[in-house]
Amino acid sequence: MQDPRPAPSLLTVDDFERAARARLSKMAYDYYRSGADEGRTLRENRRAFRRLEIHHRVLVDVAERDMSTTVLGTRVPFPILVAPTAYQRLAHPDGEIASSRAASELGTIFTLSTLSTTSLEAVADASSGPKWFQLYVHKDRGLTRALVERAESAGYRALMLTVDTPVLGRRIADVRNGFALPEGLVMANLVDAASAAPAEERGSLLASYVASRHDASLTWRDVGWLASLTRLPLLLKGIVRPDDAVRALDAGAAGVVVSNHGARQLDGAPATIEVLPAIAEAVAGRCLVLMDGGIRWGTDVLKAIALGARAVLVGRPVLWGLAALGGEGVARVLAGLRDELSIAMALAGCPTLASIDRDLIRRAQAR
Ligand SMILES: Cc1cc2nc3c(=O)[nH]c(=O)nc-3n(C[C@H](O)[C@H](O)[C@H](O)COP(=O)(O)O)c2cc1C
Ligand SMILES: CCCCC(=O)C(=O)O
Repeated sequence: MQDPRPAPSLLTVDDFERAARARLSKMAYDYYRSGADEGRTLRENRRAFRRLEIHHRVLVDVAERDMSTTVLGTRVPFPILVAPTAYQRLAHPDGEIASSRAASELGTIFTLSTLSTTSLEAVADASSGPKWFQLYVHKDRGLTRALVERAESAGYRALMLTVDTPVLGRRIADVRNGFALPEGLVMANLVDAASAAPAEERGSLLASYVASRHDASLTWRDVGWLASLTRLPLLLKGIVRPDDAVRALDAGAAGVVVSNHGARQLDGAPATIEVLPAIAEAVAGRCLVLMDGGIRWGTDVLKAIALGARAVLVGRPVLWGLAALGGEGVARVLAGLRDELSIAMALAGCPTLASIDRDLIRRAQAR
């Protein structure tokens, strides 16, 4: 039995990472933690936040703070959403059920990965909060269409098409570890629930799965095809260029997620907080702008809001919470970031998200 009492040693996202590391197998921890190649972009996603200073305003009435916002018509109490991450039952036996329930409990949006280890229907049944579905387009367009239809009928409110993964980035530790799903875990959306997955599929490396099943020939034309399949709003995730963001808008997307996939795809891609301002400027309020990558503190959320994001998503922090304490850990990680944001807003002189303006943020002078 896990001790449900809050352990005061678990206060920050980094505390949860340490606790998660102690509980996870090396293979699982390496899979969650890794970036691609030498990890340059992985380091930059966090360093870039550290380079930004918050030039706070004083003597503003911040006795009441309102952190709520609306994303694609859904009201959320604070601007921190759950990013799609694959294979959550590798972190904890309760996996996606626990993390989606934690998000529901806090009133925020949970995004389920195509590569979840719990079926999208089971997650929809288990938690009542707002949910989005992340989509990978497979060569098998029938399968892709079926995923879209299933997500729609299970009540997911948006589709998040990931556009930065034509092939899998090379995560060196995963290659060395021969990363594979352990016996008993399956890609639950991709197997007929009634029959077991073919043995070679269950045991395959993620990289070979992507190479054989994902459609690396996907182009902007296919975005139109996808939009025609569904009445759900479409978000394109993995955008780091203003021109691509404008193209997404022209292709009918309701929004973009400024993301480098948590630095797991192209090493050398820019830190997302660096490219966010130009993207927000290019779309100029014509579509939703979200961002993810390297958010570990409430002050990081404030910086992202100041530089043009409506809300942010967090990937690894949720996995660390899940691995450390199951659903309780996810709730504590999300609530911790929310509470840090509330303090940061008070100290910066910002009673509402709308008052978090770009002028608050300056790049630290190089020393
Ligand atoms: C272990 C892991 C698995 C992921 N799986 C997916 C996925 O299935 N689909 C997807 O679009 N993004 C996936 N991502 C990327 C996240 O959605 C998100 O972009 C990234 O984690 C944000 O960076 P952060 O971890 O620094 O918060 C994954 C990230 C991690 C760390
Ligand atoms: C096709 C990749 C699935 C998982 C993933 O996105 C990741 O490990 O980063």
